[in-house]
Amino acid sequence: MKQGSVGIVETKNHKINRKIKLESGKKFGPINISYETYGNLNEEKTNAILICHPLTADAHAAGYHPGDTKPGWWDNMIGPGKTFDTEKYYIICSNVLGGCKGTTGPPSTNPETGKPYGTDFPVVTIKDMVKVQKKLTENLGIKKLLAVAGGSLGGMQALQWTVTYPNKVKYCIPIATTAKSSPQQIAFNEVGRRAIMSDPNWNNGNYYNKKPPKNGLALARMVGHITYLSDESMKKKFGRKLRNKKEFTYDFDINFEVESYLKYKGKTFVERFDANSYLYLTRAVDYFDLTNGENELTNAFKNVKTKFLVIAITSDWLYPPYQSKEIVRALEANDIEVSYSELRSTYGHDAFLLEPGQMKHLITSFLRKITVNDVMEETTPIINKKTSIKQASKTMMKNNSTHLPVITQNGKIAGIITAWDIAKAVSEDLKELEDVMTNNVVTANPNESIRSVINKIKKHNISALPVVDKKQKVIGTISSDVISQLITKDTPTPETDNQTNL
Ligand SMILES: CC(=O)SCCNC(=O)CCNC(=O)[C@H](O)C(C)(C)COP(=O)(O)OP(=O)(O)OC[C@H]1O[C@@H](n2cnc3c(N)ncnc32)[C@H](O)[C@@H]1OP(=O)(O)O
Ligand SMILES: N[C@@H](CCO)C(=O)O
Repeated sequence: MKQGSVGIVETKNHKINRKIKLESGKKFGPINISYETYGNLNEEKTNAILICHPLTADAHAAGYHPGDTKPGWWDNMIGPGKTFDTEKYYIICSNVLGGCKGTTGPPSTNPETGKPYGTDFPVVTIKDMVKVQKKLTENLGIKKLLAVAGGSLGGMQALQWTVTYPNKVKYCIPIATTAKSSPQQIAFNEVGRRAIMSDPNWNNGNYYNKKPPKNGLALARMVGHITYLSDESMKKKFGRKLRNKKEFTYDFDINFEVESYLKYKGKTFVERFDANSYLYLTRAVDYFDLTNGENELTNAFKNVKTKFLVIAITSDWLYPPYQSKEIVRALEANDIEVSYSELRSTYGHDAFLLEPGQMKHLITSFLRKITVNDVMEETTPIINKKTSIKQASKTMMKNNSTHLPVITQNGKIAGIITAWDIAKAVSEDLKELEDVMTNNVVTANPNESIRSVINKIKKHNISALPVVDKKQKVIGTISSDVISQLITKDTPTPETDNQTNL
């Protein structure tokens, strides 16, 4: 299938007016959440995927803002026919709490003072960020996310979702991340923060409407950016090439290409990021520890019900594959379904932004495992065989439904009644449900593949199927609308699996 762009997009806002309790114990609010969405939410609201962004990205993950020449930060992954296929899924991405791209953070105006919060902004954690995202998904009417995915800080948020809200996420894709920040990761963050705080313009965080600490922030990014690359990629990209000169200048001006590159990365970064936000977000990363200081990761996942694809990057020395493998082992120790894949790349940590081909292969193979259970409507109205036609029509109207599964006294599936059957009963003056309902009802089972259900729908020319468990009890319904959205022409029938367990 041809890959396309989501086109022109807009950043939207949702406001939480009440204060929320932060992990630190402080209460904080109001909070604005900036977010973007791509694709369409199906009627059952079962196809939503939340994308959590890495450290310095934002809600603008895909498409273009009017007048922009560059698309959102994960545009190579989100769009029609892409990994996160907007023809199938409803994609949400929001800026994190503490960020500087629309969601409330240190540069936002404190309503109590009318001035930017600066360092009056409370220290927030990844759990707090996820709490805020949960409020956004609730506001969008989503009871359960089909998936949550993200790299680096985004991966931490994805993991946190499954721990804090075990019943709210079906699939989780943490990429190039860890369940607990290591001393090395904290150390690099601290160097960045010290660079910012040593800049006299930082002024204890009170620099808004004054000169911002550009030098400190640029230095922080330069250090950070080195950790996102790899020895090999730097060798390939720059070697020992000199910048616009044939020989050393024997001073401390820029001699090497790599110096020039880092300087450029620092300079462009300060144009798009806030120094205080950098302090707060790196602090949230430092504090991230799903074990809550207990060291035993297995316990952290004991209530988790999500299925996982954990992706590590072979050349990532900042979040090395061993940290992903720790997550996998802890999940397996809890009998949680998990696949582990390594993305083979020399790019280093940032490879999750730079290898869309491999990412697509890994993630679409995983998402292809979606079954009826993942996307069915769980709150299906059901009627008893003895219900009158009038009552059945009332239930249909009340639930805005065109199909109602009919059950026996002992709760087993007995048939199905459609709006058409009701019309027939009225025109022929039939009073009993049993006179018009279909008895030989075609059903789906919760573990059935989407491909299998589409075949049934086509074969029987029907638009919705009751989903029944092993005891023939109705546990939901699945409609052709949901299914047709999840199946595209490119979806191969056999389900290949390139992912391994450790
Ligand atoms: C908003 C967000 O995007 S945040 C989420 C991810 N983004 C980031 O991490 C930061 C922003 N993005 C980047 O740094 C990069 O795009 C990456 C790391 C994601 C991808 O890297 P690449 O595609 O390999 O780009 P690369 O790191 O080579 O950077 C290219 C830029 O460096 C410049 N550059 C390359 N070599 C040199 C050099 N020797 N001296 C000066 N500048 C140089 C290029 O001119 C180019 O400039 P441009 O961005 O203005 O066009
Ligand atoms: N380079 C990316 C990933 C960092 O983990 C960012 O700046 O957000």
